Amino acid sequence: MKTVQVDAGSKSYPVFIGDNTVTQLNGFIQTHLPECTKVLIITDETVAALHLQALQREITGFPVVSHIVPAGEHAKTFDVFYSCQSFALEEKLDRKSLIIALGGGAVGDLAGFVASSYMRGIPFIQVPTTILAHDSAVGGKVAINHPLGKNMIGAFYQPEAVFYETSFLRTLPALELRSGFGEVIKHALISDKDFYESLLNEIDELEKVPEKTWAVLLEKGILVKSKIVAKDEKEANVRAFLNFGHTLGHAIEAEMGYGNMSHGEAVVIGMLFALRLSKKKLQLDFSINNLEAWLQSLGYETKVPAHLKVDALIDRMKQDKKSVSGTIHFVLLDAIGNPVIVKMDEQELMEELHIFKGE
Ligand SMILES: NC(=O)c1ccc[n+]([C@@H]2O[C@H](COP(=O)([O-])OP(=O)(O)OC[C@H]3O[C@@H](n4cnc5c(N)ncnc54)[C@H](O)[C@@H]3O)[C@@H](O)[C@H]2O)c1
Ligand SMILES: O=C(O)C(=O)C[C@@H](O)[C@H](O)[C@H](O)COP(=O)(O)O
Ligand SMILES: [Zn+2]
Repeated sequence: MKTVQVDAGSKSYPVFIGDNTVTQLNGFIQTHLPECTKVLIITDETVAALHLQALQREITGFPVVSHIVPAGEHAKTFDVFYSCQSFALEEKLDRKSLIIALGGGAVGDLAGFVASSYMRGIPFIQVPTTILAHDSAVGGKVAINHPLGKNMIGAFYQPEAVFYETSFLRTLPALELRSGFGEVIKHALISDKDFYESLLNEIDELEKVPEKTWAVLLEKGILVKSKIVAKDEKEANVRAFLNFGHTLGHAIEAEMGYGNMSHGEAVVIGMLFALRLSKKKLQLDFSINNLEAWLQSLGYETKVPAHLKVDALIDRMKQDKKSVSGTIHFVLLDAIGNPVIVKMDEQELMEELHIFKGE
């Protein structure tokens, strides 16, 4: 088992990665939350069928209840948030109770936001079950979506710990490997040319990546993220680098209808566009063609879906959380591993997006 310690400003906590990490969960609660009155596991219907029993078996000595929400982005809604709060109240959770998020990023974002706001904040623990969640379970961004934008209603709220039980990843379908690997590529591109090149040279089929390799990649991604979060927990400056690919990525997700394109796949398209802008505006020395060919060989879409309109995407990007008074800010790279924030002119962005779409 590997451990990464995350030192976010408001809290320092461990991320345990490996097989059988959940066997340590009960002991962790006994040691760190000894007065815990009740444990509420929030999970989704797919993960519940696969892994809920295994988790429940591990928690002994504390009353445990579970609340099962719809899978995917359907979990990150006001209605589901409300259903979680109602369940917590009906089950009489108090300030000494604990919420456990068992699932991918959608469940983690939802359950974390529930924990952050229930009685103004109770402890929570992340038990991530997707590759993508190496990103979402760490760093404390928790949120639900609004029809007008992704993750618009949320908080910065750190977990007590993250138990990354890698045996839970065995049931992931190919689409979810692809989505999660998108954020691994992001962590490589914003941090380290060698990390990026090792991915490009060594990963040629996601379903054949051995479990041990996944554990190494998850740890590497978490290290990249945790170093940035340690410097800037609440995105006053460098944390925005973690948003590489997300300005367009989130706009695509919203325009497609949440859940109709996976987060990681939308971010991959967003990164290709950001790399294109980086070459134009910052003379980035990088072969987008090599990256695009590799991504296609792994099964990624590399173009903005044709039916999405440039005007609508620009409007979405103007509402991005990095925008200031409607001015769009992009994370670009002036070298691989060296992100910078650049204010973008709307007209230029429109022209570039038309070209990127092949229009
Ligand atoms: N908070 C953050 O910093 C952060 C970072 C990145 C992404 N996100 C958010 O995370 C979400 C995407 O994360 P995700 O892709 O993990 O989301 P997800 O929770 O929607 O999981 C994806 C799908 O995989 C299924 N699944 C999960 N674990 C499984 C398993 N072990 N076996 C089989 N199926 C499984 C789920 O039921 C779901 O259908 C997005 O909402 C995104 O905005 C947040
Ligand atoms: O942790 C961060 O900071 C990130 O930006 C990580 C992103 O991968 C993640 O998708 C995050 O939820 C996006 O945040 P948002 O503030 O743009 O909604
Ligand atoms: Zn993301």
